Amino acid sequence: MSQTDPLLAVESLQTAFHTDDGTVTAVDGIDFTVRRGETVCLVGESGSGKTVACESITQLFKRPPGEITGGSVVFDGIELTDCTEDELADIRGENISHVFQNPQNALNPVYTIGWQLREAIDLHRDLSRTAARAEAVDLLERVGIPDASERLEAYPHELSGGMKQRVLIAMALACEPDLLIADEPTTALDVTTQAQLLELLRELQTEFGLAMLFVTHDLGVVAEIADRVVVLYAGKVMERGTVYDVFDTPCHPYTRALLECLPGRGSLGGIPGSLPNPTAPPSGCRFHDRCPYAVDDCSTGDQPAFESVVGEDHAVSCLHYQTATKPTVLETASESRSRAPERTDGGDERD
Ligand SMILES: Nc1ncnc2c1ncn2[C@@H]1O[C@H](COP(=O)(O)OP(=O)(O)OP(=O)(O)O)[C@@H](O)[C@H]1O
Ligand code: NI
Repeated sequence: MSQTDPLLAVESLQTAFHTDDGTVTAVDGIDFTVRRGETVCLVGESGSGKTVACESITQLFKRPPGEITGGSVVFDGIELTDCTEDELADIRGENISHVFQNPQNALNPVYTIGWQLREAIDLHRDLSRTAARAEAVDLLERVGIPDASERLEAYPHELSGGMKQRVLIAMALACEPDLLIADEPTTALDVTTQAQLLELLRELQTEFGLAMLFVTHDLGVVAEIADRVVVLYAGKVMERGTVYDVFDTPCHPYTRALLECLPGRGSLGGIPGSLPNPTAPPSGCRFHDRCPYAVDDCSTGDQPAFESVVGEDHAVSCLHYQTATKPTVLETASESRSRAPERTDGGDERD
């Protein structure tokens, strides 16, 4: 393992859920890498496989019904798909931390913040009670919690959503991970708290040299924090590249449609049509029936092979990406969107 190897290399990863309605291959042969110290964002509409991709790294999903059915996940030279549950648990406790969308459910309501933080610290370090308490205070201060030592005695319900998420970030950092996997960590919070937490994550990343795999619906957030972007659709990668390349020269019509939804909305939504049935995905390009540019070839065979585009690691899976980058695609997409009924997302919990 050399320093230039990626910290995390995901190759041809396939994860399926066996349900009463059939097998859902939620992630269907995806490739991406995360290098040391960088932030990679997974983006795509709801149901595209972002969470399952994240959960597949250390196999956090329930098994069964979930199962990795193919591919490899190499973290720091270790093949995680070959690890036992105990080995994976160790990796989660020591090298790879997770932060989830909803801080309400992630803290135990019956224990104090201090107790839960000390548990997280005890998992990986052999410290005296006093030293663990000092470490807990230090972590809370680092994540910007005022009056940290008093806060140790607080119960989760006494904290706002934003403060809870800070506590969870502190717990995630307790093991000094190399990789932080954050699945929509700010989505449930109000805009101001969201901005503060993103700033915090960026600072911590520099301070701790953390690599981050970050999931979000919000391309505004991506523009702020990503080094590289992976665009997922119906369990497949459609495009990947640096944030500059993907935003400045998006090549896949799906990426372009996502970007079209950006102004003033702060979240995705509004692409006409919906994701295909996950138990019976279409052949060819999975976006073909929603793509204003699709031709017959797009609906047959396998997913189009990835083509390199000018720009570091910029690649796209589209038969017609060159022609598709003409502005007519955007015009067509926005015209048809203006005819589509308004999508109501709703349900976002506020801080
Ligand atoms: N436990 C499960 N059992 C069956 N299907 C599942 C399970 N978990 C996820 N899926 C399916 O896998 C697909 C991808 O889901 P996933 O949660 O990864 O999407 P997502 O991109 O994270 O969406 P969102 O933005 O809404 O969080 C969906 O079709 C979903 O229904
Ligand atoms: Ni998700």
